[in-house]
Amino acid sequence: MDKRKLHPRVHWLGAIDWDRRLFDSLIPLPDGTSYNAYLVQGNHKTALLDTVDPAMAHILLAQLEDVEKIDYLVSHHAEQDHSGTIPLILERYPDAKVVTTAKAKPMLIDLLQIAEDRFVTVADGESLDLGGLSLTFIHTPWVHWPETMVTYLPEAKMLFSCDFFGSHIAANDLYVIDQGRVHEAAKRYFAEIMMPFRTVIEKNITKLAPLAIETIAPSHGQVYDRPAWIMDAYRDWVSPTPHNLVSFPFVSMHGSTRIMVDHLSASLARHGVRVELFNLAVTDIGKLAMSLVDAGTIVVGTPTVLLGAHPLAAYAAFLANALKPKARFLSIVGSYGWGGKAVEQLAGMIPNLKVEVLEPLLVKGVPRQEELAQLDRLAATIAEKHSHESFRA
Ligand SMILES: Cc1cc2nc3c(=O)[nH]c(=O)nc-3n(C[C@H](O)[C@H](O)[C@H](O)COP(=O)(O)O)c2cc1C
Repeated sequence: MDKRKLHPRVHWLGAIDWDRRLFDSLIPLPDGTSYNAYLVQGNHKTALLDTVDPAMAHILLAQLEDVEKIDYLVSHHAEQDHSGTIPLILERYPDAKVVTTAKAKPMLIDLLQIAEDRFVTVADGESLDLGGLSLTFIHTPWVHWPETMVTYLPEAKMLFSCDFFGSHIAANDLYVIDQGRVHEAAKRYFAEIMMPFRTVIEKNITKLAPLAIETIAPSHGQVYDRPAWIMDAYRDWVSPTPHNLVSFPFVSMHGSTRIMVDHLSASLARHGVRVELFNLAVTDIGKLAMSLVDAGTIVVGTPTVLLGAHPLAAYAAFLANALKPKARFLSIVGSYGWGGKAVEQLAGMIPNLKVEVLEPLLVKGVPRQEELAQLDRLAATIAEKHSHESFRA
């Protein structure tokens, strides 16, 4: 892929990774991803904003073949998918300086062994004059690590947001064409990367509010030339108000827990509560994470296995605890054969969740009529709880 023009003096550079299916050895990428870098050429100085994953360094180096001079290499985020090619760029441009936050500098030294004298650190709000164009650096901690910042180019009303507003999509279209598709990919990205830091991200969104932004150029996925909708989506995702939705991860080995899951979800639907089911034996864990962005209640369905929860249910609980979703209520349902501590074990795994635990229900073997009626009462309780709160529809 060649360089692509975003503005007379700004180009997209980078690599499109159509084949990648897993990120951080954890996150499914159904649509691949891209690593975006940007070249900003002022009258006197040239800046390269971020690099690419080192596996694709050759693509960026080829795109830079006709660029004689880079003065500044702006590093928004020390993670290697953006920073990993910095050493090769510094080698090619021996006078280039790495421009980054004081927090990122030691991280880049640790991760990439860059010499200390190659750095210029920038304070929050500081600007660099490139001649006719200027870069203003805005510190945005925890989007996605503690050292992260974004860059604003006022002359083009352009925000280079790095992971902020990013999405894992491989596409030839430079700009967002299919808003629905990008909404889904950006939500998946938010769920897995940003959700645990949603309160600080809300503050960072507020921090960006005074800027006139006509274009958002992130480091993954497509460029937003009409960015209002993605900023609105982020405001919804970070807001503390959940939706009238139950997120229901479950596992069942022989079908008893599954009967309970189907009965409870049908009952919830009759009460007007939306339910999303995730069979943990086959689900894309990213879909579960996306559901947790909105859910007012989480219900976990698990059989008892070796005296505890099924390992897949334990994994879902561990993940939910790490992602810190905004859900207000939680319950556990499932089947057992003779005894165990599945409920106590799962309940002990979610100290980060600020939830009221609604009466769990474990049944011996296949659920009977009376136990199905108990699930109906649980559905009624959830519906009532959701109607009392200021939940979104
Ligand atoms: C590998 C395995 C381990 C089990 N360990 C326990 C146990 O420790 N305690 C218990 O009460 N039941 C145990 N059971 C029985 C199941 O919990 C029981 O059959 C339950 O009804 C299965 O629910 P399901 O049909 O949703 O898979 C075990 C079953 C299997 C297959």
